[in-house]
Amino acid sequence: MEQVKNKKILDVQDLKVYFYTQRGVSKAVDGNNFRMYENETLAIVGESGCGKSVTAMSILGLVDEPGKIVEGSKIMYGDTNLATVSDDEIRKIRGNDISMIFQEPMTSLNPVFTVGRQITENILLHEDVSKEEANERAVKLLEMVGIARPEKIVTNYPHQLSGGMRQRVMIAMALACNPKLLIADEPTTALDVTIQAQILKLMNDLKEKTGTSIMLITHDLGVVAQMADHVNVMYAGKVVETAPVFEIFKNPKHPYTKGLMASMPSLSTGGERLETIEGNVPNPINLPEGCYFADRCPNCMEKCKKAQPKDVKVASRHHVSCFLYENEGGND
Ligand SMILES: Nc1ncnc2c1ncn2[C@@H]1O[C@H](COP(=O)(O)OP(=O)(O)OP(=O)(O)O)[C@@H](O)[C@H]1O
Repeated sequence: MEQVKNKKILDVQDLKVYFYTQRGVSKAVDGNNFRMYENETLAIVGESGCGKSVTAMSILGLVDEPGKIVEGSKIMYGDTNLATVSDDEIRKIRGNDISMIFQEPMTSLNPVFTVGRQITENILLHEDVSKEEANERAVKLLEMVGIARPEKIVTNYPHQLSGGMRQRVMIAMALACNPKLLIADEPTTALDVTIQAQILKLMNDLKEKTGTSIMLITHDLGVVAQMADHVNVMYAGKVVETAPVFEIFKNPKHPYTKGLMASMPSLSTGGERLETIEGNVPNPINLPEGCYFADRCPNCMEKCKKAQPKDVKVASRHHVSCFLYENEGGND
């Protein structure tokens, strides 16, 4: 089935983010390529330490010392390369065009200001509207994210709210300026299952209503199945497979993707023993010469240990970097 393409909103080309540590150069993200489209949710999956969060932080201009976006990296948002814009410019884009929700709401909520003040300040920072109008918008936003008695809640401080309410407030804040792109890094991991379902539904509804693109970073393939249109599988700083969500589940290609599928608890049926991928993600300071997955791969061949596989197109919008497929498809 051919997916209808929406308008492209982000085009990431050869993104490299390195951390220059005392122990050496840690290649946290090392040559990422992907695109995002309007009204689509892109899930980024992969084991811990594969560079998912660093990818997100680089889009928001939040990579701090000793980290650096390496020269030549492109994060094209329209005609703007977010990898090279000034701090002033990225500040205008962040919270306005592109905003982020984190796993832990207290990372982005300020404990000493009321919820209302935090939302209105974000609006006033980016838009030329009166305080009254910003206040009205704050109440409406809280209502939109499913908070009852929003007029009361705007006067509350974050600590007076439950975890689920704080998460909703953070989403309201992130949506205050109608972002074109919402980045959600494990947004529901810390919440109980019922609240998690509500928050995910909320994000889905908002995408349908406003056309916002969502980048969803998650460990949970159940969440991926429910939310994503497209999936990037990351391994050791690279996207090793990218495909529409139904392709990833029905027709995974990369041995790593297959391994993830077999090891994710949310896909298992009660009590069955899960397979795990033996071994560990390689140290990003000391990456091997060949395919980074070679020493854990059940299909490893001689050449996998000597060279890096190239990206191969195996179907529409389905690409994989693995020597098993080097004679298939094209590489556009
Ligand atoms: N400040 C830092 N200094 C040095 N290395 C860092 C720093 N921040 C991240 N890294 C390294 O970058 C790599 C990628 O980390 P990242 O947080 O993006 O992984 P992740 O896939 O999001 O993992 P998780 O699922 O656990 O959040 C890791 O090897 C990590 O050690």
